[in-house]
Amino acid sequence: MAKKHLGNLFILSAPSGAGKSSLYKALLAEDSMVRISVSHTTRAAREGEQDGREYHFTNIDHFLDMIAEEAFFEHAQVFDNYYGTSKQAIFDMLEQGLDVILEIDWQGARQIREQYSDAIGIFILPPSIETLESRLRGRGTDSDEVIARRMSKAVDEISHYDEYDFVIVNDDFDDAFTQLRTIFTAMRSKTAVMKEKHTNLINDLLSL
Ligand SMILES: Nc1nc2c(ncn2[C@@H]2O[C@H](COP(=O)(O)OP(=O)(O)O)[C@@H](O)[C@H]2O)c(=O)[nH]1
Ligand SMILES: Nc1ncnc2c1ncn2[C@@H]1O[C@H](COP(=O)(O)OP(=O)(O)O)[C@@H](O)[C@H]1O
Repeated sequence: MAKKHLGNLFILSAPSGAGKSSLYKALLAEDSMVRISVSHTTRAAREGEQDGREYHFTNIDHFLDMIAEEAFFEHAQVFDNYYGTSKQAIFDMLEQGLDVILEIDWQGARQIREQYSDAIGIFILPPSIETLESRLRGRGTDSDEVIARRMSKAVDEISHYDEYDFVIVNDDFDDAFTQLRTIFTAMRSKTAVMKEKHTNLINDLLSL
């Protein structure tokens, strides 16, 4: 990569219903230095979702064209749909010093780590399987059949938790959010990041 990336790249994964969207939305609302990467997906929009906000909703032919053009940083099939992260927008934001969150599954997380070893992985766990199911039902967006499939996929997703740098149990929302915010704050003080951000200060101090 030619340019230096001042922002951090975060990967946020969790089984559906664990609360990752609620957590990252709370962070975006209070931290102007954080952005979410908007993925492409072939799944249908849910009520209340807007094209370009939650996802770029697209059809399978266009998605396959984007794969062929190597437009994706990573892509994966989750349930019966394709999901992918396009490259350019992310690198532009990192170069501007913004922290970028990728809300992707474990398959995508592996592809990102292979290409970008500085990516910081955070896995959100539900406090129990029963709570996970009741949160999915409470969200009211999925049929019984879809919920049953999400629950069977949940165990598969959770089995990859130890491939991540941090794990947060989302039981009490405020506690989980505090942990998430603390990780973001701490990562901004990494020596490599500070070295780039405060080059002039460090040069001044060393020239005494
Ligand atoms: N690999 C990959 N996974 C994604 C991407 N976008 C979303 N996902 C994952 O796809 C799964 C289903 O997402 P979605 O249909 O929005 O349902 P949700 O988990 O209930 O929000 C989740 O595990 C997401 O993390 C992406 O760009 N790449
Ligand atoms: N700590 C929590 N306590 C209670 N309900 C929660 C908590 N975190 C999230 N929820 C609720 O659970 C449901 C699923 O959360 P959501 O953020 O959509 O999960 P995900 O993005 O991981 O699929 C939503 O209705 C959300 O309001």
